[in-house]
Amino acid sequence: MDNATLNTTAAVATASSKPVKMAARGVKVFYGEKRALHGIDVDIYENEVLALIGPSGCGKSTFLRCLNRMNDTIDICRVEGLITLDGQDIHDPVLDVVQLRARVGMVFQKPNPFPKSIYDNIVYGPRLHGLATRKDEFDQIVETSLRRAGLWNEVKDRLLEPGTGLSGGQQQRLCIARAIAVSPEVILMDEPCSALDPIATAHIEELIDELRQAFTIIIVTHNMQQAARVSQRTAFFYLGDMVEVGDTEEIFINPRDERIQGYITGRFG
Ligand SMILES: Nc1ncnc2c1ncn2[C@@H]1O[C@H](COP(=O)(O)OP(=O)(O)OP(=O)(O)O)[C@@H](O)[C@H]1O
Repeated sequence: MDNATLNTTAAVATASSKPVKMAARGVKVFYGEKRALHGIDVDIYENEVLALIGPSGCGKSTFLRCLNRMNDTIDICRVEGLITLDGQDIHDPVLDVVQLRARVGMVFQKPNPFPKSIYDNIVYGPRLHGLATRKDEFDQIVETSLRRAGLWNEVKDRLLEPGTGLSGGQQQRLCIARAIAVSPEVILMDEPCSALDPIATAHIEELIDELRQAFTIIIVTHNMQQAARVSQRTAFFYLGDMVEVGDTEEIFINPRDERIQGYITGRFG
């Protein structure tokens, strides 16, 4: 990262009254020859829920994966531009990518608990990162994480049973608890409710609102009502560009770009 870019980011960060947790400047992503993102600029504030919306294939998940370098795992994928976490370039070679992914956790579309007990699902990350050593410390992490994910009361008597034996909604809350267990600062959610029924979805949405007190959350969703319910700001993606980002109410009620109106009202996408 050159100093000029850093200064630009710092200037943007101080221009806003809200602390910037993550920032993207000129982020382009290529899959082989094909460009999927054309240069994304955005600030993501601390303790906000930012919703990423837009038609299928416009680059929402690709951008989300940039934020904890999950695109590194895709051979043909190349990322250009600057992404910072607390002002630090996440591509800086001194930054350990495993640490980055602990700080910027992820919850996927399909609940994907490990084929292990509920307890072991939660302690996996803390063990990997050396966050605890004694059994009572691990027990505490398990209880705290499950409580914060709103799952403790449902599973406290069956912690040694397989996580895969839970309902879909419970499994997704287990995955959220697993993400929380390593004390992340940012949580990325890629359509976390798309495999869930309306009741389980409502549960996760309430949870997202509570989690915002402690974490910064970026959520990809196809569900417009969900974006309106859970987020404070919304970014609209279209064909690899972030066309508009702003307060969710503003984006939904009075968007500047007419394509947003068309998308929200279901005329396309
Ligand atoms: N692993 C990959 N290899 C090649 N191309 C990819 C890969 N992943 C995504 N793409 C392409 O990048 C573009 C953006 O895809 P992305 O999944 O980010 O969009 P999206 O907005 O999240 O879509 P959806 O809402 O359908 O999930 C698409 O053209 C897609 O085909």
